Amino acid sequence: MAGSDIFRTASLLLYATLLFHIMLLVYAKHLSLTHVGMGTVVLLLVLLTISFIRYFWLRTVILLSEKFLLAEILIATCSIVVLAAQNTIPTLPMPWLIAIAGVFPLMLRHRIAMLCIAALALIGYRLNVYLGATASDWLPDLFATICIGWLSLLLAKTLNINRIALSQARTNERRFNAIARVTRHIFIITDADYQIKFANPALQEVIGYSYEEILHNAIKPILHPDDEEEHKEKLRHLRNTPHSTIFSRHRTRHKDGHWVWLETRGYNMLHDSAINGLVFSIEDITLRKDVELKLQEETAMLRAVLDLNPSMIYVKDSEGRFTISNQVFQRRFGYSSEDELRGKTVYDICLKMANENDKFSAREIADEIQQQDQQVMQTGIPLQDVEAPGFWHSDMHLWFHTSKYPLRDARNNIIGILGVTRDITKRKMTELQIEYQAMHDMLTDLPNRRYLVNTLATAMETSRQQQSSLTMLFCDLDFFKSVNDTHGHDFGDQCLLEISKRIVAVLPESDFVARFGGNEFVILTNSSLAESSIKAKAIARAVSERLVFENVAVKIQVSIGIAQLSPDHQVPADLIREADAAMYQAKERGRNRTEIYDAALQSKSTKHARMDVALRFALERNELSVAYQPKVSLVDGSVRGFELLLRWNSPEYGMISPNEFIPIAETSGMVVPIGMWAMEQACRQLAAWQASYPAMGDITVAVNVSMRQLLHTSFFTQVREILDSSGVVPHTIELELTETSAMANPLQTIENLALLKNLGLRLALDDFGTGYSSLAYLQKLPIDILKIDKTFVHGLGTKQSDREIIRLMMALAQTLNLQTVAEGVETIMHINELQEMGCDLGQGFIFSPPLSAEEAETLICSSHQFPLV
Ligand SMILES: Nc1nc2c(ncn2[C@@H]2O[C@H](COP(=O)(O)OP(=O)(O)OP(=O)(O)O)[C@@H](O)[C@H]2O)c(=O)[nH]1
Repeated sequence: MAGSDIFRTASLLLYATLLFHIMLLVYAKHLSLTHVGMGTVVLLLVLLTISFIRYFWLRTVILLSEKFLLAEILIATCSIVVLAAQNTIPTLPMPWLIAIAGVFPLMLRHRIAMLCIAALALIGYRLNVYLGATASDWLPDLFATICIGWLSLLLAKTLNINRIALSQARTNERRFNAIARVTRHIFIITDADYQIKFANPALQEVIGYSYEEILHNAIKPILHPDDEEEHKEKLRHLRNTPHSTIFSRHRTRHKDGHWVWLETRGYNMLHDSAINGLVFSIEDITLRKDVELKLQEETAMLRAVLDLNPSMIYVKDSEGRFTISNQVFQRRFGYSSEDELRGKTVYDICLKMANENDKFSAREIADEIQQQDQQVMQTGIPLQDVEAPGFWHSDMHLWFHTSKYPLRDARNNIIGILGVTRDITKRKMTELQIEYQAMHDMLTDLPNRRYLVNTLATAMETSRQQQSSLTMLFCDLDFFKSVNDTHGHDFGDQCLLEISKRIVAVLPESDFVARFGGNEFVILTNSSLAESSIKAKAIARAVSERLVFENVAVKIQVSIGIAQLSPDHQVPADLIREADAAMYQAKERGRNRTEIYDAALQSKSTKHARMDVALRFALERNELSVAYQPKVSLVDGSVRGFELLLRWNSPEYGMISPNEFIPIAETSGMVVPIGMWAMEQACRQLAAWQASYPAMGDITVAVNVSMRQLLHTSFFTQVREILDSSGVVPHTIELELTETSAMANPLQTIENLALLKNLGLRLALDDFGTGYSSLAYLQKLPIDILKIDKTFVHGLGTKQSDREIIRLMMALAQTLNLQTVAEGVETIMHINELQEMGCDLGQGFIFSPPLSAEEAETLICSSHQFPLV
């Protein structure tokens, strides 16, 4: 009971008994009260009413406020003092003052109560003295007042403490109940036999059974068979071990039948007298468990994805320590598990991988990798698609593709990096191979034209910066087509391969050799022009060495053009064009030689190019014509034959001599159809003459044949067809082949000439003396006629050496039993000298310039004889 409750009862009793006491006194002693005494009684009645109301209704509010209580104590004390002053009831006051001292301190604050007690004791003492009581009378009253008041104070204090404790306990209880009701955790207290003594409502929420159901129906929770044994063991341990705790995760069947995952914490509080039981806090973790399971599944799946991935995948924290890695990564660096690698740094790995043959030290490699990682972490920018070869000796031949991504936490702070590296060696090799193939020639493995152009662009720049010289040698094999035509393309390939090797072999490694096109090779060198000429000679020598494959021997020669980089050259094509022009010059000048580019050559080659185009249409536009230059017997001046000479009357360039246009036709290949046309003209004309003038005898017509024609696959067949269709006597047709071209590929020439010879044709070696005939080959050539070049004839009478040369030629011709024809006979002296040396025939302006067919026919029909003196 609280102090206020005691006070309410005590004050009611106080006033009631006080009034009852007054009424008894008045009734027993037949007293009558004065007006003041009556007023006092009324006042006491009011106080009684107030205490009555206070007792039943207004328990605390106004009536218990301290001011009111002080007023009330004052009124009550005054009433008693007034009543004591009534002559009729002087014995009244002291016990009631003591009662007041025992009632009001219950509700007053300590100090005020003490003051009131003191005041009441003093009032009592004064009243006793006033009423004439002796010290032995009032002293006990005084002590009683103080003692009762003091006890009341103590009682109030004790009651207050209890009240506070009680209220605290109630609050705690309410709080606990609130928590127990609100929480989703189950709280259970059981006795030592696991009988539930207390359970909060969460129990029903979680497992479907309420506390009451369990209690009344003696329901026991059903544990999952997989968890039962372990959980029960833990419970036993809890019960048998004072002060122990347990933690258990297990499944319990819900009232509905499904399993619920519970996480149980148990505390043994059997020793606690208030609780005397086992206390359990149980959490429903079904959802969490589901999430955990899902997470486990996902983690396992991710793990599988990581480990099955052929790339090396790893995660490093902000300090560069490996945290996650897949099996490919672990295997590569010799680790057997993720745990073994976890916490290691790239420095640890590099030290482990280090080998004495490595190009870089472990530290250098690790620094490099670390730097990359730092860059990604500091900038937050991923490093993507880096392709590089391996760092270590063991994997330098491998290529890797690496990407690194920054990893961020929930607050977007970078906390590490994710690295993905995959082996791209196969792809890279293919790419390199493709790149290599795009830049190299398949057959010879030399750099190709594209590679050359790229290299040339760089070399031009370097050469300009360093002011060093840059020279290009443009090599084109002579009459290579014939090699293909005769021996087949595969044979040609073997030749090209061998020649490419020879070229590379004679040049220093610093020179760049490329296969520019079919049978063209280009060399880039920093040599001067003079040095380049020496190199060209070496190349020509090496190329022209005999080539023997499968018992077939050929000799291939090369024409080389040289051009040097000059300030006029803007782009690679400029230098290439000039070297090419120089090479063409070499071709035109008889092949198997080297020419250095000069500016005049350029304009010539431009004209050459234009004429080349025009010449392609010359045949179909009938711009070509023929003339016949007589060959005269130096014995009797009779006409023994004609040399058919071509004329080109170009609407654009006017009359062009064969000396000018035949080399162009040679280069473009037009010489083949043009030559065949000339052959046809010769045969038909001669056949016509032979039919008209049977008496003309063996007068011949000679046609020039180029090497290109001779080597053409269908040449032989076409000649035979023309001979057949024209009906000409074959041995009256002579084919003239220049010495230079005959000797370009003598083995081949010998073979082809033999075939022609079999057709009955006569063969002549033209311009004899200008080339470098090998006597060994010369005697094997199936020729009938040797034509002495006009340069020697012109020297007759002026240059003794020319005379000697002709004499030697005559001797050679006699030895080989060949007819001799001197070209360019222009003076009587020439005739005399030639006659003296035994030359058979002469041809030149002293006899006749080239004639039209009609003019020639006149000579034939008149059996014309030219004067020889
Ligand atoms: N075997 C072989 N022949 C090739 C290859 N590339 C080009 N050729 C041949 O090389 C010949 C080149 O001929 P041209 O340069 O026009 O003429 P040429 O016969 O060499 O005569 P000139 O150059 O005028 O002295 C052609 O017959 C091509 O078919 C190749 O890779 N292999």
